[in-house]
Amino acid sequence: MTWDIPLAEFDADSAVLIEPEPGPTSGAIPERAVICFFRDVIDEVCGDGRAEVVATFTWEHGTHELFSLQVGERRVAVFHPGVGAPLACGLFEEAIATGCRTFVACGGAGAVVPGLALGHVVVPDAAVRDEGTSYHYLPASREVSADPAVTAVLRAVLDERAVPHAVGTTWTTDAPYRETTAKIAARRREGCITVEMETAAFLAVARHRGVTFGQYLYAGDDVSGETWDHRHWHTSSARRDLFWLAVDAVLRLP
Ligand SMILES: O=P(O)(O)O[C@H]1O[C@H](CO)[C@@H](O)[C@H]1O
Ligand SMILES: O=c1cc[nH]c(=O)[nH]1
Repeated sequence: MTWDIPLAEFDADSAVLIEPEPGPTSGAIPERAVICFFRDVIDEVCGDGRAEVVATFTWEHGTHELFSLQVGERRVAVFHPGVGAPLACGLFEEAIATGCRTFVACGGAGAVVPGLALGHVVVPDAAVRDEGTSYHYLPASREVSADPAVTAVLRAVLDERAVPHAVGTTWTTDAPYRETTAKIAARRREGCITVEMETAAFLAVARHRGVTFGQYLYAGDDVSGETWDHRHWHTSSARRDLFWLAVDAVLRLP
């Protein structure tokens, strides 16, 4: 079956009118960046002058600071990508335009399979493209895969610290309030272990721009059962741990 839908009209050839521009900068831009979905962790680690603001990205809802965080002898950029693939990728594009080249994202996800305890770490090695943004960066396909070399580094960081983790496909959706029981079951059958809203699009942008990208997720809420189990996932201490794992990994990537 072929559907005549606009998202299938990938255009690799003609020019774009709007190129992402660097945000106004006020210091050296670290080449390595952590994209952190946890505002509470960013505030704790970078807030009140604990990290330098070196660029600012402005969208209609407000600003996103690009922090430069001192980690030992090195510096890592940190920014919050908002929520949802369009905004997250708009900010990803601007961070690339500003000078960052190597990225590790850390975020939460719903557990699609039973047995993923709250806080369990997941390394997505592929994502089902059930969102729209990735179709503007790569020709239509069902999945996009992560770079295996990047996934290997992310796993090595976890292995060295004896952090139990799962590796697998994540389902990237645009519509968390349309995760129906039938769709959840179908995605589980096709191999998805988590659901979130940005990974497929991040992978597509990274491939299009030729930058290095990997992601850590933690199992948050549980959508594997008959009813939704919230599990108070936004308060999990896994978030802070995941951030520091992402810092470690981004500094390890070649
Ligand atoms: O906890 P984060 O990483 O924001 O992840 C998930 O939660 C948000 C939706 O509630 C989306 O961003 C989705 O990817
Ligand atoms: O997109 C998301 C994120 C977390 N949990 C879900 O069920 N969906």
